[in-house]
Amino acid sequence: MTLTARNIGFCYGSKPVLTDISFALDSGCFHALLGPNGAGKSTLFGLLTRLLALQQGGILFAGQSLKKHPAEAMRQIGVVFQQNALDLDLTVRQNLMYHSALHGLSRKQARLRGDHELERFGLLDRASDPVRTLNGGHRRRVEIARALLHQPTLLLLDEPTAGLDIASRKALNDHVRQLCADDNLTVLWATHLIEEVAAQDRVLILHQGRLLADGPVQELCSRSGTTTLAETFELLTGVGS
Ligand SMILES: Nc1ncnc2c1ncn2[C@@H]1O[C@H](COP(=O)(O)OP(=O)(O)OP(=O)(O)O)[C@@H](O)[C@H]1O
Repeated sequence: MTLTARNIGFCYGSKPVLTDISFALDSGCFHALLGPNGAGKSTLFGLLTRLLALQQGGILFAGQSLKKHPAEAMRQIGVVFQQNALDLDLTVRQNLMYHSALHGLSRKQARLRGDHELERFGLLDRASDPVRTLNGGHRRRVEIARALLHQPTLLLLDEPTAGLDIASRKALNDHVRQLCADDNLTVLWATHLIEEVAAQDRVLILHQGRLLADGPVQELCSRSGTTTLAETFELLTGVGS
């Protein structure tokens, strides 16, 4: 087990946005956090990454409180936020080198780690190109490569396919699944798109700040007497997929 959330609650001012959220991620598994716009996915990511201060409940990483041991936990976590956060005027490699430096890697290590990740993403030949010249799908790949430089065991991705076309969305989703399998990486992938969830995934359904279901796709379908995740989702949330 890697990350455990216990009874998380969060309000913006007086507006409750997350209520009593509890779940545990399984090591080496791909988890889809599925919820419509405004469900609270980004807020939950903000809490898991300590961008937002926890108001209620607790978050444990490898059994230790994220609040009490933030540095140890953050060393194990890689994050890809919803908004693109690369410097468009720097080259792909410069972006990676800068991020590696923030993690305390030497220049040599940074170059090796960066090139290794770029190779896995099929982007080594673009290393010297400014990020601005890359298409949206390739920019997202660079962001994921960057999130993996310090070799985290948990990768959090907040709607990483936002703004991409269907083919690029599928390629990115397939790629992260491959990483998950190759590196025994634990993945939490937030999305509002049911087609990004695969039959073998564990899915957490978030709606209006509440976790309505959590489990393997098959299990959720049989629990709700449906045959597809889309039907289960609609039944639970009242929102058509
Ligand atoms: N800084 C903020 N101040 C006040 N309300 C906010 C703030 N950020 C988000 N909200 C509200 O909190 C709720 C949850 O938003 P959040 O962005 O976490 O959801 P989401 O599932 O990530 O949605 P999306 O897919 O649209 O990003 C929404 O009603 C949103 O309007």
